[in-house]
Amino acid sequence: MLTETGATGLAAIAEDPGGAVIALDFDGTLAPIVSDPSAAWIHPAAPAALIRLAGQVARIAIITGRPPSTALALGDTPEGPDLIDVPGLLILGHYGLERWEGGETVAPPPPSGLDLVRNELPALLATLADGVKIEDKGRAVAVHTRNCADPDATLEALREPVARLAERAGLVVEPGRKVLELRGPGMDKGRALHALLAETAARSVMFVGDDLGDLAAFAAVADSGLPGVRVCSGSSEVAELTEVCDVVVDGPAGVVALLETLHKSIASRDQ
Ligand SMILES: O=P(O)(O)OC[C@H]1O[C@H](O[C@H]2O[C@H](CO)[C@@H](O)[C@H](O)[C@H]2O)[C@H](O)[C@@H](O)[C@@H]1O
Repeated sequence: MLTETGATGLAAIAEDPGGAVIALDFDGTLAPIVSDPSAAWIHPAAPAALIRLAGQVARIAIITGRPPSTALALGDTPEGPDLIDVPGLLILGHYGLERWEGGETVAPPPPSGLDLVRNELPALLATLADGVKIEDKGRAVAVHTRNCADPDATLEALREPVARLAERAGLVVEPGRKVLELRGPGMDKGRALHALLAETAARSVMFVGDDLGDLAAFAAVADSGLPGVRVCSGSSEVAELTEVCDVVVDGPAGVVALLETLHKSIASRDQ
């Protein structure tokens, strides 16, 4: 089901695509969720769908918790075009802290508190949980519980001690799908999207996400005052997003189908 707000947003994008920003999350939205974060891969049809839309809209952007270089590496497909082939692609990685565009990356230095986390986290996890995976992303460290015997209970058990460690390190905790991430403060996907809409002088916006970190971007769509559509890449893991989105699609395959439908809808108006 599509809300009235979402229908208005989609119509605005289709009628005036040159003013539209299409921003998407990566994991769970463009790439199916898998148990090993390093084994995630973009949906094979996603780059081609994004390439088709990139020729129609003002900007395609990926706003992700991943470093842009990782999103690009996981954006390769075996046969079709790759993520890096999307014309004018912008990747705002680390929740907007790291900007990649045209092969150039701009980012502040990594937070100094990460060294404390790297030193203390292994011992902390050893006393509290079995099967937890640490993902060091250079300017953030993620603690994954997906492969634990009870992922949700382990996540709950880790919440407080990880928050205490983050506080001592001057970091914030970003919760997500079976993950607690310790990262630098001062940025989130909402701020990143807000700035992107301003720099693009956007006249409409679509944001597609699947996780708690995407809620800020959904709020930015609503706060922008622009016609906009908030798309949830649905899963049984995150109920919160379905309550504040305009439409739910069926995971990355559903996202690709929606992008194709939008492309066709824009193309049919051009004829
Ligand atoms: O903002 P995103 O693009 O959605 O990135 C958020 C986190 O995604 C990754 O973790 C998630 O995907 C993994 C691979 O499917 C999965 O194993 C894990 O359980 C999910 O939480 C990534 O590993 C994190 O670094 C990102 O912050």
